[in-house]
Amino acid sequence: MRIIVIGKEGQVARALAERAPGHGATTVLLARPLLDLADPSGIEDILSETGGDVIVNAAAYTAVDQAEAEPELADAINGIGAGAVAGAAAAMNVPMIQLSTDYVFDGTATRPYREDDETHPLGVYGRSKLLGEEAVAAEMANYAILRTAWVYSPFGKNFVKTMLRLARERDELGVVADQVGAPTSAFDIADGVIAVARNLIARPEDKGLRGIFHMTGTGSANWAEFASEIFAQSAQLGGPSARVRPIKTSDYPTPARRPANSQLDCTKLARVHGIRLPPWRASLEPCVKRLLDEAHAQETHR
Ligand SMILES: NC(=O)C1=CN([C@@H]2O[C@H](COP(=O)(O)OP(=O)(O)OC[C@H]3O[C@@H](n4cnc5c(N)ncnc54)[C@H](OP(=O)(O)O)[C@@H]3O)[C@@H](O)[C@H]2O)C=CC1
Ligand SMILES: Cc1cn([C@H]2C[C@H](O)[C@@H](COP(=O)(O)OP(=O)(O)O[C@H]3O[C@@H](C)C(=O)[C@@H](O)[C@H]3O)O2)c(=O)[nH]c1=O
Repeated sequence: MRIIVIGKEGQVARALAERAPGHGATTVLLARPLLDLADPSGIEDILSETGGDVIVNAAAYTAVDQAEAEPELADAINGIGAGAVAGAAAAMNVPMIQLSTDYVFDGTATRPYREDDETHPLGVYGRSKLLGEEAVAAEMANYAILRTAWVYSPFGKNFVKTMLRLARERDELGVVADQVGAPTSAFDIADGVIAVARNLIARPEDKGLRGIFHMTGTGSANWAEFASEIFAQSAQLGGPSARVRPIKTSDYPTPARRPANSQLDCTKLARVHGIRLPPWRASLEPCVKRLLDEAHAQETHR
C-alpha cells in the first residue's frame, strides 16, 4: 500500500512515516512549498502525478489561538484546501482519510460525543475544520473522516513537550482542570489511519466503512491530570517534573474558547473498523522516554 500523506513535519505525518514500514506500507510525504493547501490550484496535478493507493490529509492550520486572528487563512487551509484534496482523490478514484478534531463540538454534552451529535465549534480553528469535513463529504464518497483529540508525540508542538519544557523552568504550573478529553498518541493515530486505509482499499464496495469516525486514546483526563501523569512518568525516568496546581479555564484566559467536554465516543470505530486505540497512559510512556532520551543526547553532545 502506497500512502500519499499531505504534511511532512507535522506530528501525524511524521508518525505515519515511521509506522508505515512496520505495516508493510510506504509513504510519500508532500508538503509546502510543493503542495500548499492554501493554494488549491495545483493540488490535483501534484497528487495525480505522485500516485498512490490512498490519500491521507495530515496537514492543517492547527494554531488554535492564532486562528482567531487569521480566520480566512484557517478556512482556506482547513476548509477549501481539504476539499481540493478530496476533489483530487475523487478524480484519482482512491479513498481519502481526513483528520478532524474534537473542537468541532462546543463541549456542553454530558456524555462523550458520538459521530452524529450536533456540531457547534466555539472558535475559528474548530469551525474551519468543520468546513473541511463538509468540503470533503461534498467532493467525494469514498472517505473516512477521523476526529481525534489532544494529540502528542515526540514531534512538533504539543502539550507533552510544552509541559516538559516548562518543568525545566518552574517548580509549579497552573493547569486547567475543567476541560476533559482523551490524550492521543500520534503513533496510535498512525496505526489507526493505516488500518482504516487498508479496510477502505480491501472492501471498496462496503459503504459502511466510510463516513465520520471518532478515534482517540482510551480513557479520559483533564489537562491538569494529563500534566500530572506526564510529570509522574518523567520523574520516574529521572526527567523534569513540576507541581501541578489545578485551575479553572477562567484563570487561564486564551484568545480561543475550548470545549469543557472534549470526550469522543469511539465505539463506532471499534464496531465498523475493529480499531480501538490503547489506554492513553500506556501510550504516553514511550513518548516521554523518547523525549527525555533525546534531551539527554543533546546535552551530552554540547
Ligand atoms: N494537534 C492536535 O492536538 C490535534 C490535531 N488534529 C488534527 O490532526 C491533523 C494532524 O495534526 P498534527 O499532526 O498535530 O499537526 P501539526 O500542527 O503537527 O502539523 C501540521 C502540518 O500541517 C502543515 N501545513 C500547515 N499549513 C499548510 C499548508 N497551507 N499547506 C500544506 N501544509 C500545511 C504544516 O506544515 P509546515 O511544517 O510547513 O508548517 C505542519 O507540518 C490535523 O488535521 C489536525 O487538525 C485533531 C485533533 C487534535
Ligand atoms: C501551557 C498551558 C496550557 N494550559 C491549558 C490551556 C488549554 O486549555 C489546555 C491545552 O492547551 P494547548 O494550547 O496546549 O492545547 P490546544 O492547542 O488547545 O490543543 C488542541 O489542539 C488542536 C489542534 C486540537 O485539535 C485539539 O484536539 C487540542 O489538542 O491547557 C494550562 O492550563 N496551563 C499551561 O501552562
